[in-house]
Amino acid sequence: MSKIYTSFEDEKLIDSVLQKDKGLMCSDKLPKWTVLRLALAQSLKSSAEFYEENQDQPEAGGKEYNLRQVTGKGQENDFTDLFCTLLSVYHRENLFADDNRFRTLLQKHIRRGLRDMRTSWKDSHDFHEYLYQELFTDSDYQKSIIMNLREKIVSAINEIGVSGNIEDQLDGPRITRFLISLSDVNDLDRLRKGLEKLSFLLGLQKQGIFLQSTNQERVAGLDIPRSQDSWYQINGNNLREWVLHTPHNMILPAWPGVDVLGKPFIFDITEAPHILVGGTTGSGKSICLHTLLLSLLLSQSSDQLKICLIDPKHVEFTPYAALPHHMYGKVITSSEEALRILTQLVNEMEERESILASNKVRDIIEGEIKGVIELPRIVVFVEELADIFIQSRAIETPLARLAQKGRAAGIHLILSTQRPDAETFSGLLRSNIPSRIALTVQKSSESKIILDEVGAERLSGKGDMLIKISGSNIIRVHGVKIKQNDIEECISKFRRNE
Ligand SMILES: Nc1ncnc2c1ncn2[C@@H]1O[C@H](COP(=O)(O)OP(=O)(O)OP(=O)(O)O)[C@@H](O)[C@H]1O
Repeated sequence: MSKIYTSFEDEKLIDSVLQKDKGLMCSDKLPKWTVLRLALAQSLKSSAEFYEENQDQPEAGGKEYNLRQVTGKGQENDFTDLFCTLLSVYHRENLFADDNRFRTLLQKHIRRGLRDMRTSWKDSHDFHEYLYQELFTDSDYQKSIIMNLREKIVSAINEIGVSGNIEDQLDGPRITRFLISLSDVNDLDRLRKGLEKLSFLLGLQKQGIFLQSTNQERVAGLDIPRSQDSWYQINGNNLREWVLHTPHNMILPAWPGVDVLGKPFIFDITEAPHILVGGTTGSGKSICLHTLLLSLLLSQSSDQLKICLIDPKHVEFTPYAALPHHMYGKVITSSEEALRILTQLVNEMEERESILASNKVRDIIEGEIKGVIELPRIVVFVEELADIFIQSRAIETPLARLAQKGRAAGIHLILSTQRPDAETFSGLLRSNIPSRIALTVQKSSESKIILDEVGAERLSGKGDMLIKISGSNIIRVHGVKIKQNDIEECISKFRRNE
């Protein structure tokens, strides 16, 4: 009989989605295949490339579903023809003529959708909101929404005592920048002071309006967040495209996303040279780390780049386990191992320092220019610093040493935390980690801890971030939404090249 197979991990996800108090939050238990249908919708919406990997057999801990349950064949709500039509269109094949091919593709889409859900949704996050974002954003309501917004803005700025006209508007992926010409120079101050009131008048809740200076006389820019159904998402395809155009002078290029007007933003991690990524739970820290990591993996060979992935959550970095880039062969998940490998890294740094000294060069870059040193760069990613510190405070010592002196030796740290407080981001680390990425935080005091400035409390969540790279101005970036497929595609390239 025709079957659809799931894995153990898929089944865990399905159970989470069907919980009463989380996921779909249905009072009556829905059949499990409801989630398979949602997974099909999720996969059909995905813009990632479709891989025809073989998952066509039972798996330990997984489950078998009858095809009839999933399609509803012969029942009151029979979706067989609908599913067959959708898949025929998606694959440009006539699947009505080949039952077996239809079942195989249905199976693959369902597994792909389940995998996407498993990696992008956590049961601490609102499932309805997650699905809404996945399935219904990017639709083309933008124009009508913006027309309404223009009228509202004019009346709102009048209410705060500013008499300005909207000169023009520039649409970005999530915000629209309204260019307001001000006749009275004091209106600029009124606007700045009135931003919170403007947000309130426009019903933006916690999301804030950002005031931007422009290069036009007497014109100020108001960056106003649009509702989520008008966002367009920046995805893995965008990242892959940008990487192809990386400027040659970049050593460790990172492409976290686009600026508010949609222009890709790039920085060189060697110039950072260490970064703290902070934000509340669900703000997009993990996806931001994946984006930074994929930016590097897509542009660096395993001879040029070594990575240390420290992941006390045991989930985020697991997919990278098979990469050839690991400095110590694997993803580190325990605090004991983390302490050991960070101490080893301090030794590596000191060995590199002696090599630099014996070659009479200041740092690895000068050594490369002079052609006397050829060493891979090492980038250390720590997922949830606060958790690691709870398990072992001793880890702070090697981290601080690496932060103090790692740059010259080509060692860089990228640390993330959802608890941006003075205890986690202490004085010594703080003063030696000059670059910061703040995703949405709860309070302005947290924004100050990460960025030394307020503002991150007014971001719109989901990968919206303020980035301060050592010595540069803060820039607002909307992050790339990396999905499991993007990670797998990147890793499979290394497998193919091995
Ligand atoms: N760049 C982005 N574009 C659109 N949505 C995003 C983006 N980044 C994150 N999201 C959404 O936000 C959700 C949470 O992201 P993520 O898991 O990275 O947050 P987090 O800060 O690591 O959360 P936690 O601290 O709970 O692990 C994602 O599942 C996704 O739906």
